[in-house]
Amino acid sequence: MSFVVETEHLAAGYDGREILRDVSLRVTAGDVVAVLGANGSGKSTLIRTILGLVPTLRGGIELFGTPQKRFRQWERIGYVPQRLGAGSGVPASVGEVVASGRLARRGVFGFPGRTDKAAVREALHAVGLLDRIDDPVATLSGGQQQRTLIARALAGKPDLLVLDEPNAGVDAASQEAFAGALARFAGDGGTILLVLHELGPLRPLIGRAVVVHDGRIAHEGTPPEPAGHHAEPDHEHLHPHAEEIKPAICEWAPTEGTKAY
Ligand SMILES: Nc1ncnc2c1ncn2[C@@H]1O[C@H](COP(=O)(O)OP(=O)(O)OP(=O)(O)O)[C@@H](O)[C@H]1O
Repeated sequence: MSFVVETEHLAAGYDGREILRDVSLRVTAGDVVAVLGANGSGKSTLIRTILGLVPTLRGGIELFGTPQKRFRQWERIGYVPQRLGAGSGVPASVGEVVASGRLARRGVFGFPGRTDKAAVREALHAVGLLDRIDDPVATLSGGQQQRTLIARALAGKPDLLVLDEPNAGVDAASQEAFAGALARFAGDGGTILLVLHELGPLRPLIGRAVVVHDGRIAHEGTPPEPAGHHAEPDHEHLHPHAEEIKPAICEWAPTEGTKAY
């Protein structure tokens, strides 16, 4: 069986400084996987290494069953990095930014056709920004700009969406709109790998969470319960055998600094 993403004993870092030490992760088609962990634990490094943006020191990565070094179907992957950088100074309209997500599909020398335009409108509709299609990106709020980037990734009709903290600093309305767009993408069979600080409105969508700690996956399983659940004084009595059954799968106590709650 091939996976959408598979890493085997992956190690990666910057300038000889190892950040990821030993990460083995498998993402199956249709999975929605959240990467959690403390600040600086290496969450972004993990997804950026998977995408070939950070060099691998050891171990292997496969994308859609092909070793990453030989993988060429990048149009199958939509990537939303952590920040647009509102002050980029690029006077592009919302529609233009989203249309740039079609480049890999139509080829750099191809001109946008009806399919491209339809894909752009569909993606903007999905994130609730179709009415802003002609507005300069700079006039949008941070949350709306983030939604524009998500529309850009969706417009490319990817099979896999990779998102780095898409909700960071994003207003509640944008978070809800974004959760709806992701739910539709997942409902259509799309695969999602995303870094999150808080599960928030995305919680019902997340099928599996992996917690990165000290360059390794410390915990993996269904998403942790919302805040308060583990804090209940009689929690141990409610689940007396949870630790013995599957310590790292069903439940875990949050590690210090884990901001999944
Ligand atoms: N381009 C880079 N060059 C050098 N070091 C980097 C680079 N990017 C990240 N690092 C370092 O790698 C470590 C892990 O960073 P990373 O961004 O992967 O963590 P993270 O878990 O995503 O953190 P956060 O939650 O703060 O976004 C940090 O110590 C960071 O300073």
